[in-house]
Amino acid sequence: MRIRYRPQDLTKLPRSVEYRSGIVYMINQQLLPREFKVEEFRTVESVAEAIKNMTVRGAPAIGAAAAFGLALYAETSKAKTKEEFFDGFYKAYETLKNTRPTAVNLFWALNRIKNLVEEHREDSLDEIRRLIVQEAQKIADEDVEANLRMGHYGAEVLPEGNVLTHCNAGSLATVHLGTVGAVVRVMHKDGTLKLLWLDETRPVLQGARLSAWEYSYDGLNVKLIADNAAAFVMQQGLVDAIIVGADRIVANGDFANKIGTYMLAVLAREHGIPFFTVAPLSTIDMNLKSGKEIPIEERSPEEVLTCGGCRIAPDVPVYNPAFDVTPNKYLTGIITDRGVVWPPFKRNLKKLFYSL
Ligand SMILES: CSC[C@@H](O)[C@@H](O)C(=O)COP(=O)(O)O
Repeated sequence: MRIRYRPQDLTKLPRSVEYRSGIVYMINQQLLPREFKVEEFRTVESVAEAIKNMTVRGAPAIGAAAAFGLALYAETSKAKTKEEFFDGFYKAYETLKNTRPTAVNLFWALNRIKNLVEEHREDSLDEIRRLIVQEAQKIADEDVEANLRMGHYGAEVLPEGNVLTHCNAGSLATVHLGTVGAVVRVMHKDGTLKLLWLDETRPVLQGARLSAWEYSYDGLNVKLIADNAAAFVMQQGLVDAIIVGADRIVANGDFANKIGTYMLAVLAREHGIPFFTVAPLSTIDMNLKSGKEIPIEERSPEEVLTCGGCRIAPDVPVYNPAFDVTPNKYLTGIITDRGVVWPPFKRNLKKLFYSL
């Protein structure tokens, strides 16, 4: 695979999560598409709250936001002794960890910094602060690089034509470019993407609010559908491939992604449509053997009982899982930043990890 485009060739959007001198900057994804606003976060608690309430969302974006939360702690902590600093560091780590349970990128990013800090326990406090900030920036920069690579790998294997996606795995869901976002942007540049179908993705409407906004902003040819129109569109022969992001891919290739993904995978099989997921290695959790072990977040009933702030249902009991698990048998391939993994996934994911 040869990298043919730079990030600035593929999107006009800025990074969705950034950090400078004790301040985390994030695009407020709750306000889109009505308002585009970059907000400042100056405390660990406010970063954690932004992850919880989905001001920032998408697996790699929340990983980077959490890493920057630790950088913010490192640069603003008033601790005079190492002991005090470490106490505060572990508190910050726990606060950021207890936000959303499904996307493994969050834990991956936090543990990467925690492990580094523990390796450097004997260094000076100033050096430890510097290392934390540097590592958080590295996590963010590596995410952009990984997306660029996945974009090029994905464009090599997706067929020319109409592509359908679910939720938002675009630039907003990552530091920049997106996972799905990078693939469809490279295809758009190459002229192989004819039309991008977007599921609206109830109940939080990431497809309607965020994907429709960011892809049309970059000039891609998009068409929005209600979630329950997907089967009919496939039956009409209007979808050549489906590509979705992932919040956690486990050792056998089962993966968790936005609720509704599993439904699309089953439909893809029925209609003979190739079905891909795309994610960086930071989304792959080799510690879990099967998708049954993935913790699935349940969110507030309010998300289902309302739409755009309006009450749309009477006060009845609600079940609101934020993610579902797609069994590996429905997957055509897993596009990673190290290449495309084909079945059998258990063997080939293991090979990919051990070859690193
Ligand atoms: C590149 S983002 C991949 C996934 O995180 C994405 O598809 C998704 O399910 C996002 O869920 P969300 O609940 O909006 O954080």
